[in-house]
Amino acid sequence: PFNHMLNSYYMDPSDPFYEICQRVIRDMTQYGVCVLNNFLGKDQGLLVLNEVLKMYRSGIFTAGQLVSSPGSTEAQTIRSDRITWIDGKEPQCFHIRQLISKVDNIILRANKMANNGKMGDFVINGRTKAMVACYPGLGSHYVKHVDNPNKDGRCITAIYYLNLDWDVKRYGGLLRVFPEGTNQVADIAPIFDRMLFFWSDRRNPHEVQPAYSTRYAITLWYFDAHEREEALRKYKERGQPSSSK
Ligand SMILES: Cn1c(O)c(C(=O)NCC(=O)O)c(=O)c2ccccc21
Ligand SMILES: [Mn+2]
Repeated sequence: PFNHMLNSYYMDPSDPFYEICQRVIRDMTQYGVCVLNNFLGKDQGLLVLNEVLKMYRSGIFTAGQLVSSPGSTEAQTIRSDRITWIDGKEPQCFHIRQLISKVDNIILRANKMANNGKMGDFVINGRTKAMVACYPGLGSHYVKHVDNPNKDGRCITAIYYLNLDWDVKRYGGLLRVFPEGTNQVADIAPIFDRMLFFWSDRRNPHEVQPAYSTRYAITLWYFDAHEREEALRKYKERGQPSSSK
């Protein structure tokens, strides 16, 4: 036990993030999924939401793929998710940048606090830009998938939801996670100021069920140092585009 203490990064329990990091480590280790509610608090959450709404109105989001289910008519073709990538340094993204740095702090400290400075055997040393996504409603959804099925380096998916008064019974838009090795599913409502973490690999296939109101989220993917280095090495060898930014 003593050398275990030596290895693990001792964080001062009075540190504001101490409780949250303990919670993240425990849930990620036990379930591979972690939900934190009231992550920023209402005021800060609203400031982030307003920045996203302004961005959305400015038209910088992609048009979103046209998704038509087989045999559907033109009218049934719906627009799927619309996204834009930001690094948070853009003007008008001050509060989004503060959100990102809070998530960075928690992930990096939790990683250090976990035994031997590893959380789930990953050493986290970087992340993608932030992907801001909007499902325009009208049944827009995202089919069941794994974020990182082939070791592109991404180990943790972090999603921040921005949807005030979201009622799954009326608006759908549920995130359903199908954790590997169990028939249990995890249904996560995309409610305002909710932060979600889950392992990005094959342990967590998930889908976004059809949404009937506009559904906003901000996603960050954190890299494992070794897996990312390997992925980039292979990418250089084969000259194939490595996924995600
Ligand atoms: C828009 N959108 C996504 O919403 C999810 C995803 O899994 N979202 C889960 C959620 O919003 O609850 C994705 O994983 C995703 C991956 C690439 C491009 C866009 C993407
Ligand atoms: Mn996903």
